[in-house]
Amino acid sequence: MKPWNVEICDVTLRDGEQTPGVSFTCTEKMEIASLLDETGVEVIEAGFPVVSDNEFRCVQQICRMGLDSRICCLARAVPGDIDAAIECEVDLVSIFIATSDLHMRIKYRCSPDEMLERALGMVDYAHDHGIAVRFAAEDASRTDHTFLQRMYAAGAEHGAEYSGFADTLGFMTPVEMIHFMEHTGSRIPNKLAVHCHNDLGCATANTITAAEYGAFQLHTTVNGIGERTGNARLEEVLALLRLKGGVDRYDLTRLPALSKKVEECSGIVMMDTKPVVGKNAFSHESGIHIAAMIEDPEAYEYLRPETVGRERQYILGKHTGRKAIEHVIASKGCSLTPGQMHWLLCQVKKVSEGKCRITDEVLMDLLREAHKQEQV
Ligand SMILES: CC(=O)SCCNC(=O)CCNC(=O)[C@H](O)C(C)(C)COP(=O)(O)OP(=O)(O)OC[C@H]1O[C@@H](n2cnc3c(N)ncnc32)[C@H](O)[C@@H]1OP(=O)(O)O
Ligand SMILES: O=C(O)CCC(=O)C(=O)O
Repeated sequence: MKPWNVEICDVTLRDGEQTPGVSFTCTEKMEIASLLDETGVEVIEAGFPVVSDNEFRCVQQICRMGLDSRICCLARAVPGDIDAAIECEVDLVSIFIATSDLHMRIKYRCSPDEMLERALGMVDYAHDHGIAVRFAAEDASRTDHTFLQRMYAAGAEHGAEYSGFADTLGFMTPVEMIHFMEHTGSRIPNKLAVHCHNDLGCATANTITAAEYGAFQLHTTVNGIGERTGNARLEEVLALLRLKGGVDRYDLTRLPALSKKVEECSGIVMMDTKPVVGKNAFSHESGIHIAAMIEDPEAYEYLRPETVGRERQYILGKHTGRKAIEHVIASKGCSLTPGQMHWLLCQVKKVSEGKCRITDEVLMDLLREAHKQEQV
């Protein structure tokens, strides 16, 4: 299979930082940027320079790190924002305008056509200063397709390398994304970037669907942080690109460290059930599952833990079966008689039904007790 033609633009340091209450220090931003670079992410959106003097300095410092990733920043279609991008020496500036009727009406004191003209002037301005441009439509998923097509065509004529499509309110479904790709996305003259929010839980699915239908630049954030319910998740998008899109150039073993770092720096704690990097992603308790996995882990794992720098764990608890407990006990170098093993299995179920987790410590106590049981 021919690998999908895609690149990642990770926006953790910009949209991710727009998560209410989150603010990264410059050092944290640089550490996260290094890890993204090591993972092989092609574009890092380092920030929005006009937000503050400190933000400006952070973007500038990330530009000076000498990373392989291209560094991008966000800018409104106003000269001051483009000047800041130029001064930071970013490789790519994302010049955005909101394009839906609602946004145009409430935000700008001019007609859509005037706003588009003004924005194209900013594309020229950045382009003339040697900076690559993404010409992005905010609230694009609520925008008239004819206007979008006109905007993207004009942007490309003015030298924009990318056209950006944002599902800003995160309401699309994968079928709606296919519809957009077939009617507009796959027909634009330059590279399409998709930026999906997660308000209805479809951000990753929409992003990967867009990729399958020809979108080139995929926006992600680590752990899916970002405005409100966040953005498409880097870990999931990269795993899907590997497993469904044949894209194997990213170092997925960096993901656990990256995810941990962003969890620490953002204070946004991940769910145990989070795909790829969550605590439970490769943990198994059910007896029937483990009995089969002892024969072949593929029975209950589509993604291999070692592919993403993780390890498989067999957890003992209420749902443990005989084969699972025998396997766990043998892996600890212990042996029990069948009677002792049966006693231990019953105790494991009883203890965990009493809401106590079977930690290593609890298991060792139970094992000592098991040895005292009558030898059968
Ligand atoms: C969908 C997204 O994620 S877009 C990015 C959202 N991110 C942020 O807002 C980052 C944090 N924001 C900030 O720090 C501040 O809002 C700033 C520095 C960007 C701007 O601050 P202020 O100058 O005080 O403006 P304020 O936030 O009150 O209003 C936004 C202004 O930007 C204008 N604006 C918004 N989007 C655009 C755009 N794409 N192009 C041009 N102007 C825009 C609005 O019309 C409004 O202009 P006005 O002040 O002339 O009415
Ligand atoms: O498309 C982009 O590059 C930015 C737009 C954005 O952040 C959004 O609409 O949520």
